[in-house]
Amino acid sequence: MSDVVVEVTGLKKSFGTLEVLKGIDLQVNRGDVVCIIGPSGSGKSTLLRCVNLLEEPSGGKIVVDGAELTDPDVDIDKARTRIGMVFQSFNLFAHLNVLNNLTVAQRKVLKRSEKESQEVALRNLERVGLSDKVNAMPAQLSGGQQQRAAIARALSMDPDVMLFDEPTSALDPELVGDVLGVMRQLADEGMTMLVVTHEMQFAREVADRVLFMDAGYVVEEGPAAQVIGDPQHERTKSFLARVLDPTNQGPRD
Ligand SMILES: Nc1ncnc2c1ncn2[C@@H]1O[C@H](COP(=O)(O)OP(=O)(O)OP(=O)(O)O)[C@@H](O)[C@H]1O
Repeated sequence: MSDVVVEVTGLKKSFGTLEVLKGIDLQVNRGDVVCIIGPSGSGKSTLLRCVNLLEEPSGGKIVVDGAELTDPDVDIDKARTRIGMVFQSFNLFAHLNVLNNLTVAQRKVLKRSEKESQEVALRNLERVGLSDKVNAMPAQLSGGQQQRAAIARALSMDPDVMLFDEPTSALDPELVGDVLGVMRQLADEGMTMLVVTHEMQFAREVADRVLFMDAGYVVEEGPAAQVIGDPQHERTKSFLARVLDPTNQGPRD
């Protein structure tokens, strides 16, 4: 039986009267990359934010690495250390250099010593190709370097799963490739990843499974070759027709 890292069942989320997630089921197995695609406003970010409990679900169940996050008795802070998250932008603490960005949570949350947290940070900066930026301030880095540092920071907490919310959507086009390259490398290393993305080529090449979301539902899911290459649902087809051009570099939805 495969080892399930993230299991979401019947997840609902409303903001006031706006029902954003209408009953989402989702499973991510250890070592798998699951990509979520779909139109703007379909609830993709809200889903990730619920999985990380940055938003409180209105209903349903979320289990990460065996801990039921939606159980009021569970130690949420502890459970959340198992989840790394990289957002669209504004990931780094602006007042801390790169090294301290990577060590602060290790020391505070994981209670690692300064020496150990620095060793872990340096290892992860090397992993994302930023060994020469240890002492830089975030403002001195390009957007792509900042995102790679944010990935290294999340990795430094030894997460069981990494959540990515459109990590390249705020970047200049020439910086996108470096960040996607790091994500491909993590996938090759066997990292479990749940990725909201508009990068269809990345999803097609890297994802083990793709979910197409629309209006708060998972409309279609399956292997990338099926959902992106041969979609069955009309809504998936019309979304893909809008975002894909013949070279797979269509406009962002
Ligand atoms: N904190 C909030 N309060 C009220 N409404 C919200 C909040 N967060 C999200 N929403 C609404 O929920 C809906 C889904 O938003 P969400 O960001 O999850 O969509 P998305 O699929 O990630 O879109 P995009 O691709 O543009 O990022 C939108 O209508 C949005 O305005």
